[in-house]
Amino acid sequence: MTKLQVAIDLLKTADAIALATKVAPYIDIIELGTPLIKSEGLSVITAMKEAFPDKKVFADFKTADAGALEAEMAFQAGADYITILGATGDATISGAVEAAKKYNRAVVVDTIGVKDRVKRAQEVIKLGVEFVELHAGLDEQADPGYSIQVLIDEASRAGVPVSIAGGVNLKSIEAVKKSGATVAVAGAAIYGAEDPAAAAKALKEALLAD
Ligand SMILES: O=C(CO)[C@H](O)[C@H](O)COP(=O)(O)O
Repeated sequence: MTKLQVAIDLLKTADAIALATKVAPYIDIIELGTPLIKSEGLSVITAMKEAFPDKKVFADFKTADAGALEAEMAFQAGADYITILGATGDATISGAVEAAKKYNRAVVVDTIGVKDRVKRAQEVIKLGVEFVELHAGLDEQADPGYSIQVLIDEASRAGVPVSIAGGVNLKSIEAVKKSGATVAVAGAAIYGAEDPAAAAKALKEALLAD
């Protein structure tokens, strides 16, 4: 079953926890967005894990160097997952994977900015990462003509565990599920909704439907 991950691209810990409180019943993974971590520091990770010990907390570091060190920082703060950029070298990813083994946590590779996302996903999965995020970031999504269908097609042919991030919403969730993605990541479709709990519930129900 495809899991649901909420990407919290807010800037304050209190706002992030308030949102997570509303949507937690429908969510498997709580992602702390890169701007949130830059704004609040590692303390937001600790606060979220303490508030939701039964949820997986995903620290979207988008690390480009010093993978082992940054992974240790994230895991010590309470993160279950850290993202490392797929565009970086294998040594950075492997360093983070070694740290993940030590803490019994996991590494996700984010393919933002990678030209051939499927090829890189197939390469980095061999390094021991848990899954690979097929990701069109907020700037790429703003390009005229952007369609999440590109990511959905890539997920269908990747042959390795992937998540899809970049415009997941109620319109696309069915196709995301059918692509075989391990995780569907929804940010604006939840935190930007008038009723985030209803939005998360609808996405979860779509993933659970036959
Ligand atoms: O990591 C991110 C940006 O770098 C976003 O959280 C991710 O792209 C989800 O975005 P959306 O709001 O389109 O669901």
